[in-house]
Amino acid sequence: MNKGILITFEGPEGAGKTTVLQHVLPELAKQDIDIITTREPGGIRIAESIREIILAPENTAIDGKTELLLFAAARRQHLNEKVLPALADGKLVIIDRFIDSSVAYQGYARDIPVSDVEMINNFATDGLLPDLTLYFDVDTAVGLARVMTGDREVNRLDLEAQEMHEKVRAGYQKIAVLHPERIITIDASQELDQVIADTLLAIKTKFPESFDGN
Ligand SMILES: Nc1ncnc2c1ncn2[C@@H]1O[C@H](COP(=O)(O)OP(=O)(O)OP(=O)(O)O)[C@@H](O)[C@H]1O
Ligand SMILES: Cc1cn([C@H]2C[C@H](O)[C@@H](COP(=O)(O)O)O2)c(=O)[nH]c1=O
Repeated sequence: MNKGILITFEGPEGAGKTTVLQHVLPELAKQDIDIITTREPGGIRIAESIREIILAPENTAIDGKTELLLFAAARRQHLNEKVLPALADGKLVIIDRFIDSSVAYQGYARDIPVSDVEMINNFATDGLLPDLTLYFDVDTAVGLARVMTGDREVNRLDLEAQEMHEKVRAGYQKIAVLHPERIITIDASQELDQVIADTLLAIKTKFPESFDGN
């Protein structure tokens, strides 16, 4: 039985998820609540190893279904080893990417039927859904330009055609419309300070009992 809170950050390449997460963390930590942050694929040794295989630029032979299964395998192990124990301890867990990444990238962008992506993920997660998902929406050209000029390594998926990135964004926008009870869209094209402020407001508004408005 989960007592904690699960929040996921989602969005196309360069939307600012990782940067915003680093900035909101100290603010959230001012409250009397234990927080852990983690990422997918990765977050634990085994899943980080799977990440290396999936994202290595030379691994162009990986097909869409293999990619889907590798992300799902990393997800299950990460949940079992890290996320579920933290939730059981009553912690707030924030994951940089989760199931909606698979639906947007492997489903809408790679053209694997979304129902298949959902079925594989349901199997991998035993149906676990986030309490809140923040979708960071940004024009794909803006996001990719940020990635290319930033200091993080460029991976195999960054190098996909612009058309695929457009499908990813359109996919996320559909997912957000389909799940308004869970997903809040943040305009990630704004100045970073405004994106951070919107993110904090969304979290504090959704969980007023955990954040007393400070
Ligand atoms: N609102 C913003 N305005 C301008 N630059 C930004 C903004 N948000 C993030 N950046 C910059 O964009 C780059 C990419 O940000 P970040 O790595 O946080 O994105 P991301 O969503 O985690 O990307 P990915 O999922 O592709 O790894 C970084 O150099 C970061 O400083
Ligand atoms: C979880 C997950 C991720 N992806 C993609 C999205 C990105 O291109 C990379 C992860 O890189 P990041 O710098 O950590 O954002 O993997 C995916 O296609 N499907 C997934 O389920």
